[in-house]
Amino acid sequence: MWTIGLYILVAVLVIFISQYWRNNARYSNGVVLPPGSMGLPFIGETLHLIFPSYSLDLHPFIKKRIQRYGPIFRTNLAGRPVVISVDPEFNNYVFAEEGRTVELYYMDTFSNIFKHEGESRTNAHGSLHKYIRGIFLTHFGAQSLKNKLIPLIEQFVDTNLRAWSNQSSIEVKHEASAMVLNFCAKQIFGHDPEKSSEDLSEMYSRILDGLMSFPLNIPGTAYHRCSKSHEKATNMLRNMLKDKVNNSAEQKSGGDLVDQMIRDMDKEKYLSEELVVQMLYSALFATFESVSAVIALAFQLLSDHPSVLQELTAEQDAVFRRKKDPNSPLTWDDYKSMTFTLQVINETLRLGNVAPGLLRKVLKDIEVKGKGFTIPAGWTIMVVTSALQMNPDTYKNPLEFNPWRWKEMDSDVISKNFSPFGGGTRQCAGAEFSRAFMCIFFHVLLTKYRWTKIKGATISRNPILGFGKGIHIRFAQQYVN
Ligand code: HEM
Repeated sequence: MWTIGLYILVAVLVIFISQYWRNNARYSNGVVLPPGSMGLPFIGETLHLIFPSYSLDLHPFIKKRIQRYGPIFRTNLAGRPVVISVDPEFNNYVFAEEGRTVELYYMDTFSNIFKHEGESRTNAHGSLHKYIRGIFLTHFGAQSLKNKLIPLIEQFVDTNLRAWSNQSSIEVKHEASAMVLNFCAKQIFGHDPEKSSEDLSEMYSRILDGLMSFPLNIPGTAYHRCSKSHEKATNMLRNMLKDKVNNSAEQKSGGDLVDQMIRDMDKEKYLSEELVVQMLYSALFATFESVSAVIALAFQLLSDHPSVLQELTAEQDAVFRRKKDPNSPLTWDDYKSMTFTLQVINETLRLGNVAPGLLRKVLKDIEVKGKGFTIPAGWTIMVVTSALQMNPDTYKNPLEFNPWRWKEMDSDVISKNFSPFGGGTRQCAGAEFSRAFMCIFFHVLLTKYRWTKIKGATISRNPILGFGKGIHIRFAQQYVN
């Protein structure tokens, strides 16, 4: 009996090993591949990457492989051949190649949720990308901040902080996500959470949970809930767009981002209603997770570093005292004078590394200069810019939270070694807005409220930054005589 068992075991092993070799041969297609391992059949090395690490450092999956294979290595994630690069020169090359040999891509789980195929694909390069980028910069860029957004952000943050201070404590990451999403949704399509029957923030929260789960679409799974919320959110956006299209005939200028898109639909033929819906859906996602993660991490770091909090508070008090009228709104010049606050934000962005890998799909074989290997068409490249942000040659004691380090740093060194908002033509269109939002948030918080940490978070990376059971903070209004 045991010999039959042994035969079965050997047969399974032979199938397993031959499949493994076939996999690697299939991947290479006659070219020399970057060094690395494709891991196990089907799952590749996925489990190593999503295994949480409890440090702000670069994920051990990437760190170990850099030591073993160098700055560009191959792997298999979720059944897809992937090349991971921490090589700054090659990363810049990849950014510059957008639309030629590579294009924006988010793994299969993401691609099903963010439309990356067909006519309403949102990752297209060329005039559509230019248009989407332009309209975002018009509504969220420096000029818009100067002309109207700064006092609106100040008021919105104050309203949220007042509501938070009416509760015994709040989980800051969750509430900050809703705050930023609701503010941006208001600018994008006039969303009013008080009047809406749908909780946009809850929908995006479920979508995010599902994206980080196994893509098994059966009732009860996180992925199923994510798909349902995706459907709900896109339906809500479709209905909103239909209402606006029906009511916007007489509006010739002004309004929100969607009003402008509706006016542009006549001259920009690629702007179908479905594309606008998919674009809005992805844009809201960009606003949901990013700023809130940095704000949440800042609370954790500030509560552990009282000297930083002290200098930050002093700077915000000085900004407040410089105002001629204490009730006058903040201005662009006030925001630009918050030097130390911006250093705290840079340091939190550096350590938080909230976009740990930017993905591109290879459209044509790429021969990597001076390395003797080729990345075949169809593969995915994961550009990891954050390795530079942990380089001890540039950032002494890189794991230390030290905002003062930015005082002495040369702008040229910063531009080459700090890119939390990505690079090239796809660099974040919300970067200035995000910095301004966070500065204004800390201004309102530190000049009008007090806060106490009730319970800190267990910070993790999988490789996305995680906050375990959250950061629980009690807020209270300051009463000034
Ligand atoms: C701390 C906050 C944020 C971080 C760290 C961040 C990071 C990034 C990164 C790394 C990219 C490039 C993605 C790639 O190359 O694959 C990106 C793109 C983008 N982000 Fe952000 N983002 C933040 C906040 C925001 C906000 C608040 C908005 C909207 C108001 C926004 C809008 C966009 C848009 C529209 C793009 C696409 C740009 C293009 O394709 O030309 N981001 N962001």
